Amino acid sequence: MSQWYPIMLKVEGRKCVVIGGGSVAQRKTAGLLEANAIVEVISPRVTPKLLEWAETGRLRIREREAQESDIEGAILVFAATDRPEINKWVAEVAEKRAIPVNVADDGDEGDFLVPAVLRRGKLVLTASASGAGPALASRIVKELADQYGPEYKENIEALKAIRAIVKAEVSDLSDRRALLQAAVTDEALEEWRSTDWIQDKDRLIARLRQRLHDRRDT
Ligand SMILES: C[C@@]1(CC(=O)O)C2=NC(=C\c3[nH]c(c(CCC(=O)O)c3CC(=O)O)Cc3[nH]c(c(CC(=O)O)c3CCC(=O)O)/C=C3\N/C(=C\2)[C@@H](CCC(=O)O)[C@]3(C)CC(=O)O)/[C@H]1CCC(=O)O
Ligand SMILES: NC(=O)c1ccc[n+]([C@@H]2O[C@H](COP(=O)([O-])OP(=O)(O)OC[C@H]3O[C@@H](n4cnc5c(N)ncnc54)[C@H](O)[C@@H]3O)[C@@H](O)[C@H]2O)c1
Repeated sequence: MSQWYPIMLKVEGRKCVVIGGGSVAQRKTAGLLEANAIVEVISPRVTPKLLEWAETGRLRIREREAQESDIEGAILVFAATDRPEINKWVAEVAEKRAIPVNVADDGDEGDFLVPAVLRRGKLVLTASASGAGPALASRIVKELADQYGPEYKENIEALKAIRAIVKAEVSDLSDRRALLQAAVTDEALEEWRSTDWIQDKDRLIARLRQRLHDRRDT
């Protein structure tokens, strides 16, 4: 089994091609749409959900078998048919064009895997078992969903604003790092949600210094 390198990829506004139109293709498509990719699905049969997304203009479907030219201009290709020989052929034509490909029936034959994902706004938690057990990856993100609830969407927004202020106001890097670490404790995140510190830069920095000081004392 391969060693995989995790990244966060920008697919927004870029063409991604999904070959196949069953439940696996639908799941990969859903993930791509969440990241605002331009999705093209190529498949003689598609699920009702994929059809609905096409009808509401969220993606384009070509209702026929895949052809080599379908992947032209794509930044990612997904081989998600129920025919191993077709998936293998898709992987070959993508590799010939140096387009990264995901292979649904044999992960190791492709260039990337899709991990299990939990989104809380800008916070993206993923788990991967490198193909050894997708059900485990799925179980782990479900467990993380309890630990990192919907409030994290707001936490991240507040944190983004706070970090921008700290970066602008605090020039010493180690000081900045210490303050930003003090800003992400559970208690601090709760506080940013309930109090509007962002309006007053000086008060915010003073509050962070106090948090840092309190932590060093304990
Ligand atoms: C995480 C998730 C993301 C997604 O698909 O969006 C995902 N599979 C999910 C679920 C799932 N898939 C399967 C089961 C049934 C139980 C089982 O077989 O174990 C379940 C569990 C379920 O349904 O509960 C069957 C299966 N999957 C693959 C094969 C072929 C093979 O073994 O290579 C077969 C056998 C097919 C057959 O028997 O013919 C391959 C892959 N599946 C991957 C991802 C990649 C590795 C992930 C990683 O470890 O990083 C990889 C390698 C390639 C890829 O697809 O990228 C999504 C969970 C979403 C969520 O719930 O959050
Ligand atoms: N990676 C995963 O997460 C995962 C999970 C379960 C199963 N699988 C594997 O993925 C495969 C697909 O699973 P599914 O449940 O979506 O199957 P499915 O039978 O629901 O769908 C297969 C789709 O492939 C299309 N297709 C067939 N030949 C084609 C061609 N030449 N060009 C384009 N499209 C074509 C069919 O029209 C159909 O829409 C399974 O056979 C299994 O091996 C992978």
